[in-house]
Amino acid sequence: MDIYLVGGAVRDELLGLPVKERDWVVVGATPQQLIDQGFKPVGKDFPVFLHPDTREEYALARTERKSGHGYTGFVFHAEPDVSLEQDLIRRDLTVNAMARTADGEIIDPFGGKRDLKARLLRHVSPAFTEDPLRVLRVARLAARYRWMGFRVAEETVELMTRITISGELTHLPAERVWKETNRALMERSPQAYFQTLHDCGALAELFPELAHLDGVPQCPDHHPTVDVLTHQYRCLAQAARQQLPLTSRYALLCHDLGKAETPPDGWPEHKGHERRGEQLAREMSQRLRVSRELADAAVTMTRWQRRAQRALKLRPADVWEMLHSLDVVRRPRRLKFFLAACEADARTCAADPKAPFPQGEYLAGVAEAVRQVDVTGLREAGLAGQALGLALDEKRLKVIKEYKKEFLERWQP
Ligand SMILES: Nc1ccn([C@@H]2O[C@H](COP(=O)(O)OP(=O)(O)OP(=O)(O)O)[C@@H](O)[C@H]2O)c(=O)n1
Repeated sequence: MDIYLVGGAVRDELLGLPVKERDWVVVGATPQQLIDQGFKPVGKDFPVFLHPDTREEYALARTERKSGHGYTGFVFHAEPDVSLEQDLIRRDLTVNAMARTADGEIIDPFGGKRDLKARLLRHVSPAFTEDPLRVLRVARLAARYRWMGFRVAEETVELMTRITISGELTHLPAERVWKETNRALMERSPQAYFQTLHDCGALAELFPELAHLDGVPQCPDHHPTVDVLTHQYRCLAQAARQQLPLTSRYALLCHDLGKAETPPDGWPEHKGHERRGEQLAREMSQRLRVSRELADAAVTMTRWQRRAQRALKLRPADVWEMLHSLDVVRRPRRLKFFLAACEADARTCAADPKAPFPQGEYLAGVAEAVRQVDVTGLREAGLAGQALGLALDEKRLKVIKEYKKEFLERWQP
């Protein structure tokens, strides 16, 4: 039997990038031979085995053909007579269809090295269409490698468009869509994922809420990018520059969805888009089956973003209404992720993306001050229930007022 390193590990080695995961392909072996050598079979659907020591994945060389809709509709042929080339030709991209022998020889039958040099993500063969998830994979890789100058080859965009038109994307299970999207959001250029999907029409299939933002104008005073979808892309790019966590990036992805439903006579102000957006954010989160934390962050961001941006001009009662709704006394993390997303949004709109964002420091400071308000004294004074709640709120408002005064004195624009 012959064993080769394949896929992303070869690609990243050749790009001089760190390799996180190694996949191997085994040619000329039967499953029993691998089991006899101590390999552990994993998964029902794929002829894949785990190495007894390294736990890395070893797959028998295979050909596959489609037998139904979506990701699970495959039939495999993984006999010892399947050659390395037959295995490589059914892979997604030329840059992923190279193999390396133990002594370092690169086997590259489909021009992977040439495409790495040309910075092109290009499909290997028409077999690309066998797995519609590849549309999302290509978009995710575009998000990962955009900074190096990679783009999707025109003929691959055409093929991805055909897959989209065929309706195959609608059969992808939500978990698969979210897994790719989750990873893409954490890449260096998350916006490139959505742009690539948009280029082949897949954005409208998978994320109609976002696609509907295309061409929707917004206030040029606050948004140098007048179109909401472009603003969306820039927010994601800014979130990546600030290395924000997934929760903040997802919140940003959803924060302006309501603007798609503004009737044209309400352009470009989009009054009340927050309310309309909450429902859309909820629907999108439900469809993608994201975690509760993410779904909650999306709604929070949609509802309170505008108020947070105006934080320094707000009355203490309005600040407290927002912070109370965010449950800041018990959930400091939630506020942190929310403020990080608000900061990225503000920087995206600002003429100077490095301009300070005092609203964030102010709201975080208010939350901390409010957390310090002591409830024991009030309890000892015999207060309970609603009366205790009212007295606490009164104390908190006083603390916010004092904090605001002190903050404004300290903060010099
Ligand atoms: N739908 C898929 C999934 C995977 N592959 C092939 O299997 C390899 C390994 O897949 P995976 O580990 O999922 O991705 P990587 O390319 O290694 O990328 P990443 O660094 O994101 O893991 C890919 O390089 C590609 O050759 C494919 O052709 N089609």
